[in-house]
Parts: sequence; structure tokens; C-alpha cells
Amino acid sequence: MALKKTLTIAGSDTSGGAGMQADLKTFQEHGTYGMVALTVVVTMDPNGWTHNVTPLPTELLQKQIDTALSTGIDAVKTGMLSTEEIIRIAGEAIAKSGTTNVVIDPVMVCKGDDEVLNPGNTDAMIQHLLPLAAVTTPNLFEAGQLAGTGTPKTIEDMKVAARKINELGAKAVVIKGGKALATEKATDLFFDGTSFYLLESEKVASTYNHGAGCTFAASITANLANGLSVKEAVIEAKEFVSAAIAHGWALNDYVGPVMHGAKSRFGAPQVTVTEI
Ligand SMILES: Nc1ncnc2c1ncn2[C@@H]1O[C@H](COP(=O)(O)OP(=O)(O)O)[C@@H](O)[C@H]1O
Ligand SMILES: Cc1ncc(COP(=O)(O)O)c(C=O)c1O
Ligand SMILES: [Mg+2]
Repeated sequence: MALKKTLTIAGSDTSGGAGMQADLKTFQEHGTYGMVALTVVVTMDPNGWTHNVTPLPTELLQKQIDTALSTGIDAVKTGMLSTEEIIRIAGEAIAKSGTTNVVIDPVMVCKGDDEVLNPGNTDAMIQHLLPLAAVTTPNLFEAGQLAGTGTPKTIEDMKVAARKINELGAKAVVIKGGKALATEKATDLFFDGTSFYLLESEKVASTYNHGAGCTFAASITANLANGLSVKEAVIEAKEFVSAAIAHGWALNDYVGPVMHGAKSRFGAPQVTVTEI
């Protein structure tokens, strides 16, 4: 039986909760066949868990992309890209892939680490990636950087940022309010270019949400490959990640990854969708 083929162009989170590890686990849970073009390797200092990002040679990235694209892919996602050159190469790969099922997760920081990877990356993402996106999934900080508005603090701010990001070329935008937004629920704003929707689930009081953003974007990617509409793909992804966060766990003293397989094992929390 042939499976839908999903490719992630992303970094390796050696601790296994985020990055391409999250993407592959999530692709598998959605019944798609996952492939990886690896951009960087993230390692952690065992004493204190400070992140260290090591890019791979770009010729090696290009060879991986050529390998994956030669199979014909049904959807592609980007994650941590880390340099302007890698962002450009990812953009060229997506344009060449022939698929319009493109999810851009504009990763700029790792949770728990406040270093923005490289400020020039924002402009490179705007130039090379947003115009190709069927959906982009910034968190509040990333949305503020892309839109040039500063970090949104209210739903109204999020609407302004989402419209700007749509004008930059992304057909649909999900801004993840997550835990950071001062709302009772975990609230994301979805803009399809015409209408705005709030996606809400119970806010989980745990800090074990490492990899939530990657898992959310990878779910959307697999759902698009499986033929769902963008709106259906985003709603299922919200259910999938809500379950994963509800069952997050402590890997060690420093990090709590989400449980990528939670939805199929335990079911998903209720997600409400409201047009606003
Ligand atoms: N504590 C939480 N409880 C429930 N949902 C959450 C929580 N934290 C994040 N989410 C949800 O997880 C998804 C990923 O968001 P977030 O963790 O903010 O992204 P990122 O990891 O990119 O910063 C979003 O749908 C967000 O609303
Ligand atoms: C390789 C890699 N990609 C992406 C991320 C972003 O993870 P999140 O899903 O928590 O936003 C991280 C964070 O550690 C990472 O190491
Ligand atoms: Mg993220």
C-alpha cells in the first residue's frame, strides 16, 4: 500500500521532543511516510541544558533535498533553518517540489532559550518562504517579528499581525497564542485570507510542552498530504497537539517533551472553533 510522502526540512533536536524527531513521530501517527532533510543538529549541555546549534554543510543539505524530492512528495514542512543560506536553499527546494502543501513553521527561538537564532533570518523567511506557504504557524514572538508589529498581546493585535503575514504571501496563518497569551484557554488565531477563527482548548498547567510547535505544524503537514482542507488540517492539528501537551512528561530535570502519540492512545481534548 502506497503512503502519502511528507518531507521535513528541519533541525535535529537530540533530546527527541522537537525538531525533525517531533516531525517524524507526528507524520507516523498520521499514517504518512516521513522523510527528512536535516539542516542543523541541536545538542544540549548535560549540566544546565544550554542549547548549541551546529549547521550541517549546505552541500549535504542539498543532497538530502535532491534525494527526497526525487521520490515525489505530497507535502513539505520547514522547521529550524538557522542561517539565511539554508532558508534560501529550503525555498528553492519547495519551489522545485511541485507540491502546494507547504507548511512554514518560522522557528526563531527554542522554548527556554531566549537567543534569537539570527536576526537576518526574518527577512530571508519573508523573501524565500512566506510566498510559498499554504500555512505558516508563528508563535506570538515570531508573528511579531514577521509582521514587524512587535509581539502581539491581544487577539486584536494577533489579527493585525495575521493580516500582515498574509499580505507577505502566506495563504493562511495560524498565530499560536499558546500559554503566553493572557486568555483562559490555549487560544490560537487562524486566518485563511478571508475569515478569522479562534481555536481554543483547555490550557494545560504543565511546563512539559517542549516540541509543541513542531508537532502542531507537522500535524498540519500530514493532514494536507492526506487530502484535508487547510481548515480541517489546522483543527485536527490543534486536537493532536492538545492531547500531546496534556500527556507531556519529564525527560529529565530540564526538559518535558510532549507525548506525540497521545491522541491515538488517549483521545483528544475538546477544541472549539469560533469565527470572529
Ligand atoms: N500549556 C498549554 N496548554 C494547551 N495548549 C498549549 C499550551 N502551550 C501551547 N499550547 C498549544 O500548542 C500549540 C503550539 O504552541 P506553542 O507551544 O506556543 O508553539 P511554539 O512551541 O512554536 O512556541 C498551539 O496550538 C498552542 O496553543
Ligand atoms: C531542532 C529544533 N527545531 C525546533 C525547535 C522548536 O521547538 P518547539 O516546537 O518547542 O517550538 C527546537 C527547540 O528545541 C529544536 O531543537
Ligand atoms: Mg516553535
